[in-house]
Amino acid sequence: MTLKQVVNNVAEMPASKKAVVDIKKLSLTFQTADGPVYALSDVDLTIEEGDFVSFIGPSGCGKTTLLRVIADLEQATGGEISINGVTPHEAREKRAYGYVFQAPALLPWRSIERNVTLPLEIMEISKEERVKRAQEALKLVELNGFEKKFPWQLSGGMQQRASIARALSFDADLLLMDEPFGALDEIVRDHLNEQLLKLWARTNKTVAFVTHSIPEAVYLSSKIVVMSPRPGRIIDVIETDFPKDRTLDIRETPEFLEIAHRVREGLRAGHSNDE
Ligand SMILES: Nc1ncnc2c1ncn2[C@@H]1O[C@H](COP(=O)(O)OP(=O)(O)OP(=O)(O)O)[C@@H](O)[C@H]1O
Repeated sequence: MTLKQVVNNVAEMPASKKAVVDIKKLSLTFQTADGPVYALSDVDLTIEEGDFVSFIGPSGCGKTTLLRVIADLEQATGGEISINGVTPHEAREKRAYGYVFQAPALLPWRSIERNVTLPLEIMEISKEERVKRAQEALKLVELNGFEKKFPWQLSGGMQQRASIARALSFDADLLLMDEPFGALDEIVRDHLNEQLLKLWARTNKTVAFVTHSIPEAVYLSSKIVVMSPRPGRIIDVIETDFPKDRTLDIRETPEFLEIAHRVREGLRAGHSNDE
């Protein structure tokens, strides 16, 4: 091969993206009074900068546990994990991620704005800066104008958007979302999925997202991680190629249906391994 060919080949190679989450041979066993619970086993995964990664698998397979390990809320019992090249603990101290829980978990006695600014207060950020950041985060989830309302004055979908704004308020590049739309009806969920995609396209954040819904996983993700029943193992990683500004219509395309089929087959195969 000539030097020119080598140079051309290198030029055609996609620029390698930064690994935000790097997991090698990770396992986690909970010790309980009833004996060990093997929650995760032999998990290998890289989440790259700008990825939208969904985790899908049967109930109890360890999706939340994996997200909590990334967030330093649980400790792995085996293997390695790094977040932006440092330990989850160091990443947590650097506030490298925002975390959105299954339920909005807003404090009922605080206004929406003051719920969003809560982590910033804990970080001892000035009031002026807190309000500015809350405004920006609420705008990103299209809740500007609702700053002075209280959680009970908002619908379930709006409350969940407020909790996303709270996770966005300290502008971490990594967003960890644990089934944030699971409790919402399908129409609201579709709408929030569209908004979340827009937000992802606009901010280029890296997202790790837990879901039970195959269409939600396929619609949102650049990478779908299919997990087996407990102990959670990765049985398939599917990369999708949809543009970032995709609309809900893509759910009717053959490509979408093919990926959804592959996810379903993976979930089925995982179940039969367990029998
Ligand atoms: N602190 C804990 N102590 C003991 N067992 C635990 C603990 N946390 C989770 N588990 C167990 O670990 C397994 C994985 O739980 P996890 O919540 O991660 O699953 P999941 O895939 O997120 O489930 P779901 O889809 O129902 O939310 C479950 O069997 C759960 O009961």
